[in-house]
Amino acid sequence: MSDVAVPPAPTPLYELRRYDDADALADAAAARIAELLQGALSARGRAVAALSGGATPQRAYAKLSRAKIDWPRVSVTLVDDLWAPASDPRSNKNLLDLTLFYDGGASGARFAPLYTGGASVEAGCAAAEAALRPLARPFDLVVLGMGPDGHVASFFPGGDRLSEALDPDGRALLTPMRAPGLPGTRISLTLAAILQARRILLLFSGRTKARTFQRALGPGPVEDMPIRAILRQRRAPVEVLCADIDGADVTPQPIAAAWKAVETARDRLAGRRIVDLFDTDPERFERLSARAEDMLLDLSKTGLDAGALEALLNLARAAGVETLRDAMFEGRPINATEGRPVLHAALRARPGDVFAAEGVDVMPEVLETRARALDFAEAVRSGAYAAADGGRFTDVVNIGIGGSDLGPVMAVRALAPVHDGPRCHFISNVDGAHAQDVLRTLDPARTLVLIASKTFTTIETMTNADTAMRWMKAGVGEAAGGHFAAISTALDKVEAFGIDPARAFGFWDWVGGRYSVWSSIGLSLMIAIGRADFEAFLDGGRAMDAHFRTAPLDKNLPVLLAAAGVWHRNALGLGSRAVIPYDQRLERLPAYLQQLDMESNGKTARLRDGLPGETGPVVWGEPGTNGQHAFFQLLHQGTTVIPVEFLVAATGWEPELAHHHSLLLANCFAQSEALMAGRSEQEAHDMMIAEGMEAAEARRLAPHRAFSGDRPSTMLIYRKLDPYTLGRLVALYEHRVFSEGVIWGVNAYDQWGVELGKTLAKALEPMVTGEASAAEKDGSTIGLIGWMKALQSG
Ligand SMILES: O=P(O)(O)OC[C@H]1O[C@](O)(CO)[C@@H](O)[C@@H]1O
Repeated sequence: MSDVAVPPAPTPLYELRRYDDADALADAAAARIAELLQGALSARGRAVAALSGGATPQRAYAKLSRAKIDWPRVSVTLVDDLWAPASDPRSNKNLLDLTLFYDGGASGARFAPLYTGGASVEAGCAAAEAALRPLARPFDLVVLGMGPDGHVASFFPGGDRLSEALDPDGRALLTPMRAPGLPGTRISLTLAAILQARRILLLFSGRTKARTFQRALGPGPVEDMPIRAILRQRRAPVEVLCADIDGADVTPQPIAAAWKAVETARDRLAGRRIVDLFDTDPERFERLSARAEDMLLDLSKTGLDAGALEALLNLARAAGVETLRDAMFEGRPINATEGRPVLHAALRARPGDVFAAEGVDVMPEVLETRARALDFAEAVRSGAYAAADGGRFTDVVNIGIGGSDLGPVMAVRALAPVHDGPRCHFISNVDGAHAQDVLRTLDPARTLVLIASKTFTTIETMTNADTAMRWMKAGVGEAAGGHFAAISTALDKVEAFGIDPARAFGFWDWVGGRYSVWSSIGLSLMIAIGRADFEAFLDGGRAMDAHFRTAPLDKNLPVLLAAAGVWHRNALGLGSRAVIPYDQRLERLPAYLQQLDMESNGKTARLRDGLPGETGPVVWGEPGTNGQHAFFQLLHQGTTVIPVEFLVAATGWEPELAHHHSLLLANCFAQSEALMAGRSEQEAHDMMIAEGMEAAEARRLAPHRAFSGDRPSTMLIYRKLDPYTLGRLVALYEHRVFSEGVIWGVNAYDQWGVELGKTLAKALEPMVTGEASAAEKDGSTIGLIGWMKALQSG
């Protein structure tokens, strides 16, 4: 395998350098600052540095002041300052005057003050910002110290403008800041301004600060320890220079340490019932739910609390979810066992979006192929592309399996309300019953057959394709070829099969089969719902991509769903998850997700550092309310706890049947409540007594009618299952599977586990037909083939 196929390791969030004592640290920091300034001067002819106050940095500035740098081309400002003139001994400008600028030091450097005078800090802030703005594009260097409470700049825990100041995407460069116990008012660069830096140096020394730093590496809100905002970001590279840390472990947090914090949270929460967590935190629902547009994901009916969730998000960070996510969207070969990029997101992109596979722009081909497929779909829908006899196609049969079947099947069914094209049918199984049962209901003269196969070698699909071709030839004779179209990455094989290249639609090896519904593989869906609705479906996927790429992890739906998944699988050791859409039209979603999830993450071999232990769980499900009358018994009272993922739309498509929908919603909410709340034996007993039952009989039956409760579930609720929402849903699950795969360290994009069975089936076929001997096989296989033959001949 080429070097390029190696996926990026989770990059450490910062570089760390330790020094023996504060003096050595000051020497090293002064040298590094000088080096960075010099580099900026050589590259751009000017240099801009923002410097913090504090005991550790000030020793470095004293040494820096004599550095041989072309100081007149250097601009210096402060990261933060007291809102007071430089004559105030507590001001940071005063500190620079006594160190960097002392006795003509840094001679000729330009200084941009934060304190500009003025009637109020608010007014002065605006003036300082106007002066600073031309300099801060970006800072070449920001030097930070750290307080024993974990503050940096003037981001003091409890500060009055802390959340604005810590908004990484805020527009302001400066903010006033007041905090309880803090003398005076301060003015500070915002986090957004600091993160514009080309480089951040963080300096600290001493055991107390080392402990602070260690705590900051652990889980917990940024607001409690604002240094976390620097340590958890990946926008600006950070170098940490520290001394006198007395053996404290301040190395970047590895997965093991992050996992320890999850275990600690699990142990802390052991024995706490989910239902009781609502009593201790009245804002639990707000804290443990997140939204993307109208789509809301609620995790509050799981056993997580905010601390446990934060620990899981730290685990995701430590495992590199953000780095690998970015690498995926950048088209780097993260599918390292096959040496391929993973770019299904490009399939739902719009003109102007940028996607490149290892540097090669894929968008022209994606858009061109999409346009051809949609034009063909529209032509079939309108009758412009007609059957051999000139009539319209009334039926379309998609022949494919796995990803070449499940996506279209699921989506065509889900979008029935906007299905206004020809009827769609699907043949996947090599079992002749499938082809027979579908084809026997159809008129070949009115039927268009789509052969969908990424490889165009899959035995099931090629066998069914041959059968369909024979059926078609018997029906329409030599015109049969015109009733076929194909979708594949192997267009040469399509042509060899006899399908006109004009009706062959390609896709690319950077799309996994189970991620391909957005491509030409969705041709049956395009024909069913037409261009506008298919594009809305793509737009939904694209919107979820944007959300996944930009939302902070604690608001990021795919990452939150992954966090719940890892909690249940690894922290609680639960081996399966049920996906229960309260949406009849999502009846094929569980089957679709089985492939998406289990073919992606059902793996033992690791690609990179990941959480050891269990990986992908068993995924299964059926729509509610039907499931309630089948397997919910076990969900409520079985000895195995199975986390449930509910999905439901707030409104249905049938206004005249709104009362059905109210019942559907009520049942969905009721099931999640019942799983959580349960019913104690005492309650069951009292209920039966109230119904007039004898006391002895009530006691006997109480254990049978009790529900343990405390069974976790998540809920995804959205306005309506339209094409846009279906697109969001599918992309949400794709990115959830990706995030879990990264945490486990598996490659979610290969599927070697399906190969062995395929190879053996090829070898077994002649043994089954009697053309080859099975004598070399294992005893069971020999016995089974023997009995099969006996049955066939008897
Ligand atoms: O589209 P193809 O190449 O026919 O493959 C069908 C399916 O077979 C698999 O390769 C393995 O079962 C799936 O990943 C894929 O979706």
